[in-house]
Amino acid sequence: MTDRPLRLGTRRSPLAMAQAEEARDRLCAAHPGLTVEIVPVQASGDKILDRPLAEIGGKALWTKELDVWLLEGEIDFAVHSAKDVETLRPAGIAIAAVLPRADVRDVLVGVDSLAALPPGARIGTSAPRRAAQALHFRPDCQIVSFRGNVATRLGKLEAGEADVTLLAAAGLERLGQSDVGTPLDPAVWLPAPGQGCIAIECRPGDDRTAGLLAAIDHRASHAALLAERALLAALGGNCHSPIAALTEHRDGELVLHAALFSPDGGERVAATMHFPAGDATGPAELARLLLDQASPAIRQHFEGFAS
Ligand SMILES: NCc1[nH]cc(CCC(=O)O)c1CC(=O)O
Repeated sequence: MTDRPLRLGTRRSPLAMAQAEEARDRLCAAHPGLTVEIVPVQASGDKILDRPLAEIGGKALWTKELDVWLLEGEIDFAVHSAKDVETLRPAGIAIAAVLPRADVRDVLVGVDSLAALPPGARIGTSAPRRAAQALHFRPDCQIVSFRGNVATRLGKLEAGEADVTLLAAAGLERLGQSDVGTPLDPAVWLPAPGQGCIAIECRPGDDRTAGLLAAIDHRASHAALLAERALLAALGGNCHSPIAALTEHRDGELVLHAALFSPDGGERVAATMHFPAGDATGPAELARLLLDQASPAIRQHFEGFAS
C-alpha cells in the first residue's frame, strides 16, 4: 500500500460531517497507518433552501458536486446518507461499502403521537413520503414546507412554524440528540428506503480504494440497502413519489416491507415479500405486486408500470 492519504468527500452539513468522521474512524481502525483526509463540499441541495427538493432537481442536488470530484479523481471516495443517493448513479460510480445501519425509525417531534394532534394541526415536512403518510393518518392536518438541516428544522419547530415535525432517528443519534422526539413503530409508519444506512461510493476501477473500503462493509446492511434500492429501481419512483420501505432480516432471508401513497395520503397500498439476500427478482416482484394494486392516483408517480 502506498502512503498517499485517501481523500474522503462529504457534504458540509453537521450530519454529513458526523457520518464522514464515522467512516474515517472505521477505515483507520481497520487499516492502521492509513491516513484519511476529509474534503467537505457545499452541495447545491444545501444552498437552495426556500423550495422543496423535489421541485429544484431532486436528490441529485445532494451528490452532484461530489460525483464530479469522484469521477475526476479529486477525491477517492464519497460518504452519503444512503437515502439521499439517487437510484440511478452515473457510470463510473458505485456503492463500495455500507456502514452498520443505525436506528431506521422516523421520530415525531413536538407531540407524542399523531393521534394527539389537535384538529387541523400543522405538520412541518418537505418529504413527500412523510407528508403523504402523515395525511393518511390525519387527513384533517396541513403540511407546512420545512427544508433545511436537522438543526434548522428543530429551530423552525421551536419558533412555532409548525406543531410537529418528523425526523430520522439515525440523524438525531449521529448528532448526539437521540433524546429528541418519539420514535414511530415501523409496523405502522415505515421509513424511507435506505434510511439509517451510510453508503460509501468509489470508482469501481479503483482497486486500492475499493479494497480498503471492503474491510468496513457491513454485509447485512449492504444487502438490505441493495434490496430497497432494487425496489425503487423497479418502481421507477423519483423524489416526488411517496414511497416507504424497510428490510428486516429473518431466518437468513430478507423480508422487504413497502408502501406507496397518493400524495394527499388518501390512498395507500402495502405489501411484503421474502427472498434471499442478493436476489434482485424479489424486489422487482414486490414492485409489480404494489403497482398492480395501485390506483391511478398512486401509479402516476411511478414509471416502472410497463404493462
Ligand atoms: N433528508 C435529509 C436526511 N438525509 C438523511 C437523514 C438522516 C440520516 C439517515 O436517514 O440515515 C436526513 C435527515 C432526516 O430525514 O431527518
